[in-house]
Amino acid sequence: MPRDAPSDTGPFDIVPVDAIRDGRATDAYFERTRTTLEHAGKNPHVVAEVTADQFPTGEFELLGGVKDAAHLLEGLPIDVDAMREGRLFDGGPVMRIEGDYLDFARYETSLLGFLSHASGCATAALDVRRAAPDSQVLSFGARHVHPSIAAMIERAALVAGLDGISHVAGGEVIGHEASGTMPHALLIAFGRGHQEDAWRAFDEAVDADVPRVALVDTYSDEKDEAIRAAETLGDRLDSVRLDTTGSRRGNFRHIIEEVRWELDLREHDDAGIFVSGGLGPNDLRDLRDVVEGFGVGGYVSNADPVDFALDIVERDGEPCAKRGKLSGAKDVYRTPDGAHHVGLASRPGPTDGERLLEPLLRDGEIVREFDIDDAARRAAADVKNVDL
Ligand SMILES: O=P(O)(O)OC[C@H]1O[C@H](OP(=O)(O)OP(=O)(O)O)[C@H](O)[C@@H]1O
Repeated sequence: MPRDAPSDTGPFDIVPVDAIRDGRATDAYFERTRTTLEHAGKNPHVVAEVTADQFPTGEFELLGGVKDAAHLLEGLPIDVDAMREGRLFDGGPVMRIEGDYLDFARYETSLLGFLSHASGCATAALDVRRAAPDSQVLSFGARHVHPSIAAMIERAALVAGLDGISHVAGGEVIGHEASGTMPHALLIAFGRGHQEDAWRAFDEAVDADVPRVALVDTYSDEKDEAIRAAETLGDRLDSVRLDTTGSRRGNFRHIIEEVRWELDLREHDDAGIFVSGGLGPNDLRDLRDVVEGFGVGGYVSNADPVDFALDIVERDGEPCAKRGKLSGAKDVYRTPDGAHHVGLASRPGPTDGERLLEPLLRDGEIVREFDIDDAARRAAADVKNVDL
């Protein structure tokens, strides 16, 4: 491995891709471990598993990060089985690796990072999706996190079933076009009292397929600005967006209902209302009957990572897990009643159970496709099947 390979980090504090690929994106103690095992002439054949909870807890989480994990381990002389991206899990392994320990030891840090962070964001995004299943929900949260992980955030949002993303480069990475209309900065650029000029210029300037969503809370009251936006754009107005700042929000639901009333009164029944700004699942449940859509940011992008660990559970064919962890290679199953089961891979699982760990790599070769829409379909099906 090229230990001193030059890396293109630019001026940013970003760990370069080649350091992730070659295993330098690791904790130092794995390097000490390799030095010691090589010194001692040891390199046991092991089974290692990535697990959050050992047993089912009743709290399901949504698996993300599998594609990146697969590419991290690609080319190593190991076999890997894993659950599919977009499946719900609750206890037991989501991934099982078999190989000589030193062939993959240094990848543990990045492997856990890929799986933990993406699964945390995907799980939060699923909370949001389930809170407003029939509303349009867009991912707005990339601005809160390091730009190097924007694609991960947006992918997690889409896997959970959110309807769109905001980050342009993140979307390019995952093959999904970003959407968005106008920030307050656009209104401010035209000046206080000139909101009409901004909405009109936007309508004249942007492509016809961009929805005409007027931001209506910049300087004046939401009701007043919504009426003015409707009068300015007429039937061309698709929606108004209320991003009302917390200090002015008061009774947000009442403000929204008032805007709805005034738009309907002026025969703008077709104009939708879109809301954003610090929203989470409880807000979506409260407001979903009075708006058409939501922008949700920090609730998804700032989610805690899932607490995955990688543990060796078999060493040279013998059960060996440390205290607190379960020895032996395991499988996990989903039964028709929606329950999650953990059992030894060497023993039969539930007769009606679907085995959830499937081949991901065979002798280092990826043996699976990674499609975001397929993952989102799996998540939607699991949500129906599992008692969340
Ligand atoms: O609050 P979150 O759920 O994390 O979503 C992100 C928020 O960031 C933006 O607000 P901001 O006030 O920054 O918009 P502006 O830049 O147009 O003022 C956007 O309009 C959302 O409200």
